[in-house]
Amino acid sequence: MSTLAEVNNNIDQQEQYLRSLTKTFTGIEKPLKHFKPVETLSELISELHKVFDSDRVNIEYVNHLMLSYKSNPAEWKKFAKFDRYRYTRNLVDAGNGKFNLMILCWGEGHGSAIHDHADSHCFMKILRGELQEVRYAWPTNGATTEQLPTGDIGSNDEHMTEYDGEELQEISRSTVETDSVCYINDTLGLHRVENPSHSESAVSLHLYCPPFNACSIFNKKTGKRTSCNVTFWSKFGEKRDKTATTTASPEDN
Ligand SMILES: N[C@@H](CS(=O)O)C(=O)O
Ligand SMILES: [Fe+2]
Repeated sequence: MSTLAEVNNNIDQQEQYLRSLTKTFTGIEKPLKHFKPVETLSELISELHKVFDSDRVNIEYVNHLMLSYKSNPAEWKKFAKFDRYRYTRNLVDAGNGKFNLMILCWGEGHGSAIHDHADSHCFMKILRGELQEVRYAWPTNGATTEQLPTGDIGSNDEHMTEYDGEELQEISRSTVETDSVCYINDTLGLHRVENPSHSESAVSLHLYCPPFNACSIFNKKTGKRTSCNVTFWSKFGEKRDKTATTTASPEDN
């Protein structure tokens, strides 16, 4: 049996190692040939748990696992809960505190604000439909940070006061199709994601490691940075109990 101090020390070591990998890892495009593909969502989850049991996580293998899973709606539909107004974040697995696996549901035209990923790895796999990802370079000037009154990554327009900075530079724009995986971390830039369709919804599976519950959003015109909490619309297939929370979030509006 490990002591609590040993467990915490292991988490710290893994976290440090994972964060160091965000400086160099850029993602892989295809599953790795010498590794088995995963057949089901449960297999993906149990394989992820095995990988994250080690201090030295093989991040390429994590990418392989996300790529090799073939979307099967019967396996994920219980987590896919939509809201009329904004995209939702639905927790699938909390990864023993080492990663978060979640399903995001995007109604027609729903999108995120321009944001970073809190020094974590972000893998986004499309399970249904397609999403557009627009990437931006970090603002060149030191932007100020303030806490948003409501935790909300869905939109930032109403919170922006005057700020004298430069417009964010777009560095790429791509459409991510069903079963493809898009990878980003803070070294690679900022992004915003949108379901461009006016008739179809979209669903994506996101893996974040280490997990985070706050990130920053950025104003496109000025580069102004604002910190923002991120919350879950549902956890483990159950809609969050609204009476049990005091934190404001996208769905409260
Ligand atoms: N990173 C965003 C989703 S996306 O727009 O990449 C989130 O976790 O809510
Ligand atoms: Fe993102």
